Amino acid sequence: MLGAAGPFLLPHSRAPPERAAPEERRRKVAPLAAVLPVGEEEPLLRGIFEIGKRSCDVVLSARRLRWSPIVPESPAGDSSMAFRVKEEIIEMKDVFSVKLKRRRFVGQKKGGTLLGITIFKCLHKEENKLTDYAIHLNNFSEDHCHLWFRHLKEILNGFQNRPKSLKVFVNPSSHKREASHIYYEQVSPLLKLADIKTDVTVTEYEGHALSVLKECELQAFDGVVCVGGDGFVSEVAHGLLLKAQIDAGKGIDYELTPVRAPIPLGVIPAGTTNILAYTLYGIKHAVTATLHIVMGHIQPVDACTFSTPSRLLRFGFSAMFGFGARTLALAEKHRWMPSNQRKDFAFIKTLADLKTEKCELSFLPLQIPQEDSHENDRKKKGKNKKKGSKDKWHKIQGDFLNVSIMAIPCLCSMAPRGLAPNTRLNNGSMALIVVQNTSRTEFIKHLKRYASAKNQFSFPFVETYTVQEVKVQPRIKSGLDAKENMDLNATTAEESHPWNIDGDLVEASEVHVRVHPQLINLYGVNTDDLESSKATCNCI
Ligand SMILES: Nc1ncnc2c1ncn2[C@@H]1O[C@H](COP(=O)(O)OP(=O)(O)OP(=O)(O)O)[C@@H](O)[C@H]1O
Repeated sequence: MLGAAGPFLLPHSRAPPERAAPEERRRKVAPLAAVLPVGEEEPLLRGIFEIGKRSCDVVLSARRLRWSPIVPESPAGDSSMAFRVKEEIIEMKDVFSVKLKRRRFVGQKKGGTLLGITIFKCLHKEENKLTDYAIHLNNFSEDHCHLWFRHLKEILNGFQNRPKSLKVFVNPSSHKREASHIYYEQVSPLLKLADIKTDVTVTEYEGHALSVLKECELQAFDGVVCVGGDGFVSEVAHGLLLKAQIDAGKGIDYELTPVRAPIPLGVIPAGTTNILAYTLYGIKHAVTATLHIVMGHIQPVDACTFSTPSRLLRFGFSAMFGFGARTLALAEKHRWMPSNQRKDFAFIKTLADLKTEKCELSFLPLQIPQEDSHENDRKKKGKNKKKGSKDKWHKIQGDFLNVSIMAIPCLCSMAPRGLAPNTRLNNGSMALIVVQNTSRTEFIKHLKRYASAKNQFSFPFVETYTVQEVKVQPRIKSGLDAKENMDLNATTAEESHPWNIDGDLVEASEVHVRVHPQLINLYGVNTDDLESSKATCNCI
């Protein structure tokens, strides 16, 4: 084996020795100048390891680990072989852990014969999937391995975005109650491998995560992670942002100008719809989500405040009023049903009893150039739309089947391009999507388009706007005089309506939604950088 082959530290900018060491004279090792292309950064270490049963010449620099097999010198002195062997390269930014590899007996916890070093890298697989991959660098020498281990660790410690300590929330009641299993079987082993400390709360009731977060010392952690579905992510995101306001001494009122969340939020999908996980990772895959967290891939994301005229209701990313909210309310009433069955039942029943909501929508448009926007607001001349000047509030009154207000694209398996493909994760705007009254058949056609490549908004009864603020005031009757309207508002103000805020059911009447650009960092990547999902809809 290679136990005797010691490493050597390469002093900066020193030329490779003209005459190789005795052992190297017997082997054909590509000279350093050949290993490093012109302009390549300085090597930190160079040594010999056995990799994949071949002796390899290994070079470590701050950004890369590269190796090529050592080819024995041919008796005929043919040197061409040395240049035919393939060099392998690992980018250090893809490495998330390094361990000393030892042979141990069953039950042995410490000690054991040193076999070498194992390097764990994050591998990009098909369809946005990430997986972990181990590379074994074998060498029996303790000194050799410890030196390499120290250098590799030092490089990994230099990646500032990577968390060292996480506060984890697991909702054991999500979807088919698999969140705890997902966490302990798939997520926790990877966090341990990456030497990330965790403080885990398995929630016992709805609102448990929120109350823990309110009392939590966020400075003790580098990030918060939640394992569950969209409703749970929403609770944790709200808790994290609420705690940030409390810590900053902000009053939690209607006019709140919120401060940013101090640490990022990671989402491990274990729910039924998992919109945030699809939007951030392009896939529902716990290992992919964990590796984004471990690698410290950070994505600033816009968030909204949802308020009544007197108080802040919550922080969130998206909301639905009308069909989307009534479907959720019905599903929540049937919590005893299995989750998929409950959601299908609620969807079909709400569709069968299709109703409009009479309300007034006021919104403040955002004037930004939208190259690929599907907007049709400027083209349309709605009967009941009063247009103001460019930066004034606009108003629409009428009977609406559904109103969606979304600060993020909201990708999911039923809508691979997103429920709101015309917004971005952090462009400082929200998509307001208004579905006016229409026949059930036309409404179903519109819903079916979410699953296809066709534009779901190209119907005469659908209007979309790019906005920064929206006020939704339910039940404003047209044709009433000002006094009658005031009386009606007074009675309906107390009457609450279901709202679907990030998959969580909230009861409210008048709601004011404001977008706050890049208010929170989430672990993940920008949807625009992901491969498009191939998921299709099977619900209609
Ligand atoms: N231990 C618990 N028991 C009951 N409810 C809980 C518990 N912990 C959290 N919750 C609440 O359960 C609600 C739903 O959770 P979650 O979103 O994880 O599951 P889901 O509804 O199956 O998934 P999805 O929202 O993707 O459809 C959340 O509002 C959360 O606050």
